Amino acid sequence: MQRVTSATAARLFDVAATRRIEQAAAAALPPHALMQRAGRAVARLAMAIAPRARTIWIACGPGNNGGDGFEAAARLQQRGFAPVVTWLGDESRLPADARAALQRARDAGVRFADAPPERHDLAIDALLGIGATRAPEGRMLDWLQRMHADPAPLLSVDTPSGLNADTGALSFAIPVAAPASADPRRYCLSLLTLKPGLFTAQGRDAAGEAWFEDLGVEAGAEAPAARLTGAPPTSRRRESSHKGSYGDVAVIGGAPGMAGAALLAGSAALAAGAGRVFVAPLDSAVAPLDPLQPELMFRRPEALDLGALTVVCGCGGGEAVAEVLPRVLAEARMLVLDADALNAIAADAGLQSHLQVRRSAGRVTVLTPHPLEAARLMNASTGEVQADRLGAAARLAARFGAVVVLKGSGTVVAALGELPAINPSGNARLATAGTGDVLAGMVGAALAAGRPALAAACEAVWIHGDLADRWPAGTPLTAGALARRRPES
Ligand SMILES: NC(=O)C1=CN([C@@H]2O[C@H](COP(=O)(O)OP(=O)(O)OC[C@H]3O[C@@H](n4cnc5c(N)ncnc54)[C@H](O)[C@@H]3O)[C@@H](O)[C@H]2O)[C@@H](O)CC1
Ligand SMILES: [K+]
Repeated sequence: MQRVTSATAARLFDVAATRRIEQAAAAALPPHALMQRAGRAVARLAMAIAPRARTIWIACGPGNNGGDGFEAAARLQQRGFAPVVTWLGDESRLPADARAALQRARDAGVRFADAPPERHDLAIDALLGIGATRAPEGRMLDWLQRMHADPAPLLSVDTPSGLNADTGALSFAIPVAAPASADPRRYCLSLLTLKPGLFTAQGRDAAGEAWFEDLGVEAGAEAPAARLTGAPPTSRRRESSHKGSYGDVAVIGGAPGMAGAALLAGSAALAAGAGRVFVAPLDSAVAPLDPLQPELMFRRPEALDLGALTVVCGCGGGEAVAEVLPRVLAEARMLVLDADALNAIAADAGLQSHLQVRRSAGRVTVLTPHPLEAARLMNASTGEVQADRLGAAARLAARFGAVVVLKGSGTVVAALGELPAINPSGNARLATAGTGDVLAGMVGAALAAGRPALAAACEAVWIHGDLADRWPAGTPLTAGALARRRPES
C-alpha cells in the first residue's frame, strides 16, 4: 500500500481496463482472494487513520465494493474495533465474492444496523466502486452526504461513490463542513489500479488523500488511459552556461488597464530561469521600465524578432491581441497562447487556420486554456469540458496540433499521439487572479530552455502547483509573489 503524493509518477487505468486486469487476476487466484486482500488493505488503512476509533461506520452497497466493506468490517471486528455496517443490498442478488464476505462479517460478529450510528469516529464508504451505473439517490445519497459533511474522517473504498472513476465528474455536490468544524478529512484507497477520475475535475476534492493498493496484481500489457506526471527531474545548471543557454522569452499582452498580466508572465519567466525576458505591452502608454524588475526589457511588439523567440501571448491582451496574432502565429519560433489570445482564436476561423499552418511547419505551440476558454475553442459548454477533461484536452490537441494545458483541479496536459498527463500538484490557493499568467510565463521559460513541448508544459505545471503546495501557511498567495518565487526556493 502506498500513499500517492504529488511526486508520484503512475499509470492510470480506466474502468474498462481495470475490469480486464481484475478478471485476469481473479482467474489466476483462489476464489475470493482479491476481495480478501482488498478488505485487509482497507482495514489496515482505517486503523492507521483512526487508531483509537470507537465507532467505525461502514456503509456497504449492493455489489463487490460493498463486499470489500464486509471484508474490512470482519477484519476490524477481529482487531477489537467496533464497526457498524449499514447495507443497501439484496442478499439474493449479491455477487459470489461479496456474499462470501458478508458471511465472514457475520461470522466475525460484526453489528449490522438499519440506520447509521448517531456518531462515528471514522466512516468507510463501500457503497459503489467501478460498477456504478447511475447517480446515487435516496438513502445511498443521504448516507454519502452525511459521511462527507461529518468532521470525522472518511475513507472511500476504491473510488468515492458517485464519482465517475474515468472522468472525475461527481454526481452530487459535496456538502461544505459545518462552520464550527475543521475541514472533513477524506481518504481514498484505490484498489488494483489508480483511476484517472481520482485526480482531476471533482476527483481530488471527493477522494482527498489518495492511497494505492495493487492487491499483488500487475497491470500487465493493459494500456493506461493517462498518467500522473510526478515530480520533474531536477536539473542543475552547468557552470559553463550563460544567459544564452536558457533562451529568450517575449511576452506580448497587457492591453490598456491590463499591463499587470504581461508583467506577471514576464516575472515568472525570469524566475523560472529564462536567459532574457522581453515584455511587449499592447498599451503603448506603459512606461518602458519596471523599476522593481529592471531585468525585464520593454519593446514594442513590432520591434521583436519573433522568429528567434519563445513568445508568450495573451496575458491581459484584451481585444487588442487579435491585431498582433496573425504575425505572432506566423513568425514565433515557439509559442504559448493564453487567455485573450485563446478567446480571439476561438472567435476567428482565420486565426485557427494559422495554428494549422504552424502545426504543418512543425512549430511548437502550447495552449493553456482554463475550462471556459477551452469550451469556447471547442464550441462547447464549460460543463461539457469538465464532464470529460481528458477527452476535451485530447480533442483540442488533435484539432489544433498543439500541446494543450487544460487548467483546473488536476490540470490535464495533452498532445497528439501521447498519453495524456494529469498534474498532481497544486491546490485551491491558486484560484486567484493572475496565476494563469504566471503559468504561461513558466511554460515559456521551459520551452526557451530547450525542453520538448510536452515535457516543458508538464514540468512548468507541476512546479507552479508545487510552489503553491509549499506556500508558507498564513502568507497570502498572490500571483505577484508566486511569479517571483524560484522553484528551488
Ligand atoms: N470482484 C472482485 O474480485 C473484486 C472487486 N473489487 C471491488 O469491487 C468493485 C466493483 O464491484 P461491482 O462490479 O460489483 O460494482 P460496484 O460494487 O461498484 O456496484 C455495482 C452494483 O451497484 C449497483 N448500482 C450501480 N449504481 C448504483 C446506484 N447509483 N445506486 C444503487 N445501486 C447502484 C449495480 O446495479 C450493481 O449491483 C470495485 O470497485 C472494488 O471495490 C475489489 O475487491 C477487487 C476484487
Ligand atoms: K466507494
